Amino acid sequence: MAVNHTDLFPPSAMQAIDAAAIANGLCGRGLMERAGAAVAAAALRHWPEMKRALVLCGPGNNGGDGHVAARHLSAAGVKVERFGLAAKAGSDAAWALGRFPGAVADLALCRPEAGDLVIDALFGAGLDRALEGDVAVLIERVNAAAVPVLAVDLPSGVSGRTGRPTGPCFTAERTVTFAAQKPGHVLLPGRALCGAVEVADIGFPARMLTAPAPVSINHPALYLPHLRGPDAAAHKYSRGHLVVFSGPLISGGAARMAAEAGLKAGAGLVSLATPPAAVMAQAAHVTAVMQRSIDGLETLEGWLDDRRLAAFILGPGFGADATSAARARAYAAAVASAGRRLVLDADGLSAFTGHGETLHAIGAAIPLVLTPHEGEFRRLFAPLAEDKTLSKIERAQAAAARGAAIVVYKGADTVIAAPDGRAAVNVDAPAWLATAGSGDVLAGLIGALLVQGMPAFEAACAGVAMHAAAARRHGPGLTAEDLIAAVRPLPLTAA
Ligand SMILES: NC(=O)C1=CN([C@@H]2O[C@H](COP(=O)(O)OP(=O)(O)OC[C@H]3O[C@@H](n4cnc5c(N)ncnc54)[C@H](OP(=O)(O)O)[C@@H]3O)[C@@H](O)[C@H]2O)[C@@H](O)CC1
Ligand SMILES: Nc1ncnc2c1ncn2[C@@H]1O[C@H](COP(=O)(O)OP(=O)(O)O)[C@@H](O)[C@H]1O
Ligand SMILES: [K+]
Repeated sequence: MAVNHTDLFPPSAMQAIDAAAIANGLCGRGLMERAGAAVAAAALRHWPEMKRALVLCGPGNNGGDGHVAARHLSAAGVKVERFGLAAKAGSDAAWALGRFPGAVADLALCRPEAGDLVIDALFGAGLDRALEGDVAVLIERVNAAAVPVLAVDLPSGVSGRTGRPTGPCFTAERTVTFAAQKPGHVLLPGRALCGAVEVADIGFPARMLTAPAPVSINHPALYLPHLRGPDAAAHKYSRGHLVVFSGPLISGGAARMAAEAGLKAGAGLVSLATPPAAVMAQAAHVTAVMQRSIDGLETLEGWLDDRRLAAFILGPGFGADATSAARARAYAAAVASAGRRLVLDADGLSAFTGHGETLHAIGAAIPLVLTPHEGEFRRLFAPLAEDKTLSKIERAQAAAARGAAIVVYKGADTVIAAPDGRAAVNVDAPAWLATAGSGDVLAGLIGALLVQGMPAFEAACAGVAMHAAAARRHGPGLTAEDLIAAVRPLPLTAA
């Protein structure tokens, strides 16, 4: 009996596991029985003083879980009223209703009042179309009544694959799901609509709970095995030299923050590659961060003969005009020809708008990490961004394949994806991370992990985790400078 706490299972995969379990002799009704019992237990644990449980039961297995939960709650002395849609004859849901016969009133008659708990067992994670009619009216009524909702598997109306509402949907205070989370539990707005999510063990053996695709929550086991701490004989060059391209005089701060974050995250040395006109301004600011005046492509190519320059960050404050964009593409190509690692962020990403093939060629040549926020993603991968049928995970995976790069698709639900289909969703970044310059710091963290020899996907996952951890460590009121100060190296063993 097991729960998979890290992998994400799209509804189709969960249905396949369900079917395989039953084909292997596990009893479907037993699964439903344990699912319903877990829902009732959560209701009693979190709402011990409820006056009444209004259990809304749909026609499928989600509704079956609702009937089981209603039976357990009633046995525990709770006043239970059921409303719902007829269960299909011969289905497990009809069996569950048979074990607790009694009135199941029409949905249109449901009137939630203060003190009620609504248990939403209407539809599960497989929902693929908009809810209409009585169900839609009831959803509006429950949401307006401001009574707490406990969702079974997922709030009805939210897609388990994308996390997007298909139409009207419940806003739950808590959700009890089974065996493992689905993408809809962690991608926004699904994550917010679910409230606190509890994963209940309903009796699947661990060997059956293996995800078909390598998609998971961002967690330490993804990256810690690839982390090398400095050994006793380490020197600064063996820890890696990171270079951050600086923009012009007016926008040098962004590169500086990436550079300082890189030092904090364990790069042995960090240099700013600065246009001559900005060197004095940067010199007045930086101390441990070093500088190199780079007046053009030829100078950069000469400097690249130094094999110790391990990774480059290009984009923060680099300049968005056509000349800067052309320079960004030329510098990125030079870094790729020299076989070094590269993080493209901000203006470095926008420079490749309409130059997808060049970007792909760079990604095919070297470890490349792209860190777009929503706007940059839209610019760089327009057709993907507009495809509303895709989840954020699927968009990031497709973008990674297109760019032959690791894509860090930022936001409150940052998705890290690799061209081979691996993906991780970060779930623990606090909202106060949305502050100017925070993305520059993230680029610096990923760059620092790249120079320390981490593979690109793992470096991106680890960088995103460090970034969120630093923001949590500081708390609200965070500025990007505070964020750098709050960065700590990763522990060498999983916490
Ligand atoms: N492995 C696990 O994790 C376990 C999961 N369990 C539970 O099973 C739940 C999934 O069950 P499920 O596949 O039966 O889906 P559910 O959403 O209950 O019903 C869909 C039905 O409604 C009908 N329908 C009508 N209107 C519709 C609409 N607008 N949108 C969509 N459908 C609509 C539709 O009929 P259709 O019209 O498509 O023929 C279909 O018959 C899962 O969430 C969990 O609670 C546990 O019991 C045990 C182990
Ligand atoms: N609501 C939010 N909750 C958590 N993290 C967020 C939220 N909004 C943005 N972030 C994170 O903050 C960072 C902002 O980066 P970016 O948009 O590039 O900002 P900037 O360009 O100012 O540096 C990203 O890592 C993003 O994932
Ligand atoms: K539900």
